[in-house]
Amino acid sequence: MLILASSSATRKALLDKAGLSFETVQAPIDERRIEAEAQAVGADGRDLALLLARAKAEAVSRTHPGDIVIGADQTLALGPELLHKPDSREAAIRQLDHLRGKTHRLHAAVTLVRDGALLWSDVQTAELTMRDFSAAERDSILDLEGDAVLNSVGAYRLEGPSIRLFESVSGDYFTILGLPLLPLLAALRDIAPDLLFPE
Ligand SMILES: Nc1nc2c(ncn2[C@H]2C[C@H](O)[C@@H](COP(=O)(O)OP(=O)(O)OP(=O)(O)O)O2)c(=O)[nH]1
Repeated sequence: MLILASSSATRKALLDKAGLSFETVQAPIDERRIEAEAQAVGADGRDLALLLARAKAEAVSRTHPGDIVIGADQTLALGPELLHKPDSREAAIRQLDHLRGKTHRLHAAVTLVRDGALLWSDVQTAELTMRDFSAAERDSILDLEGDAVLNSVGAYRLEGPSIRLFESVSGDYFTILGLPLLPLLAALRDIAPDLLFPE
């Protein structure tokens, strides 16, 4: 069985649309504690995404012997600063105003773990530049997006009306949504083709 160790509806949708059959299991880890420990020893956004993706997959692997577990994590870096998912519309407003007119990076990591052993990992980075949008534009986009942006690290959804807030985007679409899908599919074809093309 293929397990996605993520509560992300976006990641689940991407694998569903790719036609994969899998179960989703939320990883019982304390992301903020792992983040604090990693940053204390100088980890950057890219390192942290990989660390968290691996921790999620390893944690779920412990309770699913023999299964291949996909771990994933995405960090948003504005220079050295790491931003996180907003927990309210007010936090989303602050987040978007913080990103306005600047370029930030999204680091999306993905891992495959079986019986606690790391089989494969990858980290992809995208670079996104936001327009110097007005507060009125920002609020009308948030009205259109609704609570969906609360599940997104950048308080936006590239595939939604939020696209109107961007000046330029450089990087893989799936990486931006939070799951480097093409490298993952290549790894699954290599490691467990039967899970992709069940007989
Ligand atoms: N639909 C959509 N989601 C996005 C976009 N950018 C980022 N995200 C989502 C993907 C992930 O669900 C979330 C990144 O946060 P995390 O990597 O911590 O995952 P999350 O907390 O959602 O679930 P998990 O920790 O894996 O259980 O942001 C976007 O442009 N569109």
